[in-house]
Amino acid sequence: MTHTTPYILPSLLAADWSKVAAEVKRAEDVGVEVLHLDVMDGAFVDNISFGPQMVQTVRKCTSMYLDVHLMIHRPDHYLERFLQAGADNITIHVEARYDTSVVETLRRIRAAGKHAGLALHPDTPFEAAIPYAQEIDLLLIMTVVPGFGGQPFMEKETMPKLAAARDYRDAHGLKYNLEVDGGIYIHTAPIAKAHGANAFVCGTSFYGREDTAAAMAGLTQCVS
Ligand SMILES: O=C(CO)[C@@H](O)[C@H](O)COP(=O)(O)O
Ligand SMILES: [Fe+2]
Repeated sequence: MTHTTPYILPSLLAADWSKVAAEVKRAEDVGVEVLHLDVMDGAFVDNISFGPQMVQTVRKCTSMYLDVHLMIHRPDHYLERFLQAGADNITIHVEARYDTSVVETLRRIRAAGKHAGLALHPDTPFEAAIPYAQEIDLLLIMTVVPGFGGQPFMEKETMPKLAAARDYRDAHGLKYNLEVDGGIYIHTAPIAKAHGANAFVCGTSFYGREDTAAAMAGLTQCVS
């Protein structure tokens, strides 16, 4: 992923898990390049989704770039399993508990030849990411409280932070992608784009639609 290119990232959380392989193909068939996988541990967030085995299953079905969003405590403890499972980008939360540290975990991801992402909860200010700005390939600005799909976009709470993240990046000659996640639809994606986002996670607005070709076309057009 490059920060000057817009990407639509369907989130598998909103897919029909009774036919995961077909759902992955449904995205690939309409030109999706990057798939977003939400890992939730029931502790860092109030929901449980799936773990490395699902990432491995998806990896077997596709060569799409896999963007793995870890909403878990101790991401450093579980990191190796997600690397082995075939993730291309691994995003960790700055608010999570670590056995080691955020920076050590980001460095391990890059040392494995993968891309490293850092995520900020809506309540966490951009300043929390500054110490890691040189260590990341992607900054994920959560636009809903992490844990569930289908929630409304928190524009007022998150757009000033997204713009600050863009301005800081550009002022310092950095190149991290800016991803938004939660409540992204054709009416909210352009707002996020105007504030600096180039990667748009779309759960309900992609997998919730029967016509995913139309969904992809509409979402792509509104951020191009
Ligand atoms: O990380 C998360 C939720 O915590 C997301 O990736 C959701 O899966 C987005 O779903 P929609 O808001 O697009 O339905
Ligand atoms: Fe996510």
